[in-house]
Amino acid sequence: MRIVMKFGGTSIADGNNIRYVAQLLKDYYNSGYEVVAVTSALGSVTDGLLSNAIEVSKKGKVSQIKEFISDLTHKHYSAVHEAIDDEEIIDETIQTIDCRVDELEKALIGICYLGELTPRSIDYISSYGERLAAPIVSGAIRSIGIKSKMYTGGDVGIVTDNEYGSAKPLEQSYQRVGETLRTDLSECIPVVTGFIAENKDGVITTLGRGGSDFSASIIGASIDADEIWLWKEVHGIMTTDPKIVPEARSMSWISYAEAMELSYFGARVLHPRAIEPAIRNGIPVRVKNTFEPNFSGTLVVSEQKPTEDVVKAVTLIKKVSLVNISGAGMVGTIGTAARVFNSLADANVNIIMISQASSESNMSIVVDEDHLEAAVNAINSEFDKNVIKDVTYDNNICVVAVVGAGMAGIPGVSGRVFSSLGKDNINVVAISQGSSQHNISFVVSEEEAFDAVRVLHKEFELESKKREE
Ligand SMILES: Nc1ncnc2c1ncn2[C@@H]1O[C@H](COP(=O)(O)OP(=O)(O)O)[C@@H](O)[C@H]1O
Ligand SMILES: N[C@@H](CC(=O)OP(=O)(O)O)C(=O)O
Repeated sequence: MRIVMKFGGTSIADGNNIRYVAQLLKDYYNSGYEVVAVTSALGSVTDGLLSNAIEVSKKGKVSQIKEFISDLTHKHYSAVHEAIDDEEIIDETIQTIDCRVDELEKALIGICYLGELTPRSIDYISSYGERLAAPIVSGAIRSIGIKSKMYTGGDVGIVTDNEYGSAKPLEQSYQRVGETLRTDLSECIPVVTGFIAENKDGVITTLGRGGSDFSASIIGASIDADEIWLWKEVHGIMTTDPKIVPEARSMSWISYAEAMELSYFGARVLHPRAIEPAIRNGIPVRVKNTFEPNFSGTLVVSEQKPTEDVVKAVTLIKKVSLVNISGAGMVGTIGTAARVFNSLADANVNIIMISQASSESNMSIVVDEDHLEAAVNAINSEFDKNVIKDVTYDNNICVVAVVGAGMAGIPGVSGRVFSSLGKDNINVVAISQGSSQHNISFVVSEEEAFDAVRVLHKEFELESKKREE
């Protein structure tokens, strides 16, 4: 079988995990699998790179950069010595790390002196997590006797548009990646950095947070993989976040459509766009637990099998804000909604959820919390007071969603959702349901979000129902 195997930050959190992952890859390779490994950054490195870049761009000090670089170097040196035994490979990997860290330090000092951080420089800085991790993973594989070559996303042929921070692959990527990797597959285990790619000018871009899943899916579609495996710290895609409901159950299979709805509505276990390239070639995606590799995990497939499950899962989206727009002038004024959406689009604001009462006199919109200021400014500058009187917002909210294809056409699901929340005194601030009827999403306060997830997970008996095999 030809498999793309992606390992996220928690799976390669340190050198010992990397050693374990290298052995796992060797076992599959030696049992006859053709394998391409896709790696993320070591756990929390991307967060560290982003927070430091932002800090130094705001009157940072070079001494602060030196301290960050020293800690980052130490973390990766430790990982090298924990993951790799062969002295020659250790030296070679350390040299690669020194070179990359030196480049990174220069870039951070530049940002510090300029006092400016552009979307392009954010992508450049945040790319170093994967560019430091991949040489260690590849070195660990070689150290246990298996040939391995390391590529960045750009090297391997993933070419994107110029949407820094949420770049999309151009069509030519699929052929380029296939050509680059096809010969390697029979000779070694290629290791490719997830998350990062390059635009047509060779400038580094990133596919969005959690984007290594997307990288793996692009590569899988490019080499006609039999399956794409996403290795996680959990037992696959579960009926909700197990950190919220420990009784959450792993789903043995779900459809592409349900997986996309789940990831879009907050199941952080998958990047929202990760499934698209797999759908393009009808490639199954398997979400497995790195630390329990024999557990089958969740198979994400094209067909939507009939199921008695009305609701498949409950999801939660955090770090969002609610913008409330109201005004009597909105009633009957054709095109108000279009003007709202166009003004938000022009301000590059990502709309997560929309809710409008039939009175038309108000509309609620959920946006990423980082886009709140841009959203409020865009709407205020678009409308004068005789149409929209008030634009208010609430930062302390979350979006909860119940997701499942089994909901379509089944009356009473909404009633169960909101009566169970009501019984638990959970206040619903705004509601939205897509015409697909594959999800019902609503806004609750941050304080009540976890309880809302627990109440719904219990209401639809997700933890107790035997999952269909
Ligand atoms: N429905 C869900 N099923 C499984 N995990 C979920 C779900 N919703 C949220 N999560 C969270 O997503 C995380 C994904 O696992 P993780 O190993 O961190 O992935 P990665 O390393 O690729 O980022 C889990 O830690 C879990 O808490
Ligand atoms: N390292 C990047 C890309 C990624 O996908 O990471 P992870 O696989 O740990 O979610 C991030 O933190 O967003």
